[in-house]
Amino acid sequence: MKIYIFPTLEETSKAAAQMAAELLKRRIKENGKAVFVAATGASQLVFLDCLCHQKGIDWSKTVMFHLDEYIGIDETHPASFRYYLRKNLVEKVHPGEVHWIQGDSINPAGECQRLSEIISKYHIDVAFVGIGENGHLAFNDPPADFETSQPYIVVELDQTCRLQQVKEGWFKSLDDVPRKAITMSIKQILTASAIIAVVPEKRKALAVKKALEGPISPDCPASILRTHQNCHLFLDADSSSLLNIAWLKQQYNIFVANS
Ligand SMILES: N[C@@H]1[C@@H](O)[C@H](O)[C@@H](COP(=O)(O)O)O[C@@H]1O
Repeated sequence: MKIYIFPTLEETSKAAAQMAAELLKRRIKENGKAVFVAATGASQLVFLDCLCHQKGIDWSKTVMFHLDEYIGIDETHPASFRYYLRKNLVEKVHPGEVHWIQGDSINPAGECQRLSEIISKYHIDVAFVGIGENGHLAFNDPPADFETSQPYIVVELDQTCRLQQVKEGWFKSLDDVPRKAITMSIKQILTASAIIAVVPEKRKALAVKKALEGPISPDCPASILRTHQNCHLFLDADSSSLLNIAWLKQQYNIFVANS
């Protein structure tokens, strides 16, 4: 894992977007197309905006998969991840192919099966992910399933995660937040050739510390990123504020930008 620490959310997001653009362009040049996975959440907004402004990406040659989605709300609901990704990415750059998770399908298990069959025909070149305040990766809340080989799975959302969605303003009350979701599984995320994790903001500091300094465990799902050979974690001063940098420098390749 490589860790990059920039002073601000904007600088962190811009650096991550530049790396993302280079990866996509290189893959399109080598292979004629690039397959990527897109994440959502408040923490991804500036990154996605920077990504949309990167020059020279032939988006028509990209294939997008969707990381996670609530079960039971339709794509016009403002908290739906399809709504978010349409507004913040797809309507701006128009990827050549988009494979949405239909979270309002009447048969969520069947929807997982449908998507799992599609994604098994592709190799993910790069996955863009965030980390939740509870340490989740996509909607794999703790304790996450590190073992399943099914690419998309149905999961129960934990109370911390659901409360977080209310705090961020996506839903009015806890009762409005769905209890289940469809998520890309941990193993499937780890099949990506590269992972770019964008994790800015003070509210993520504890999850980041646990993910990097604690044990690799389903109790902190994002800790699994440390096992990936080509994972790039982008932090800002706030999200890295609790880290023991001197100790981490002995374990990882860390780049700290000057303010
Ligand atoms: N399930 C989504 C993830 O796909 C996202 O990467 C993460 C960070 O989101 P946020 O920035 O809103 O904390 O949690 C969200 O709830």
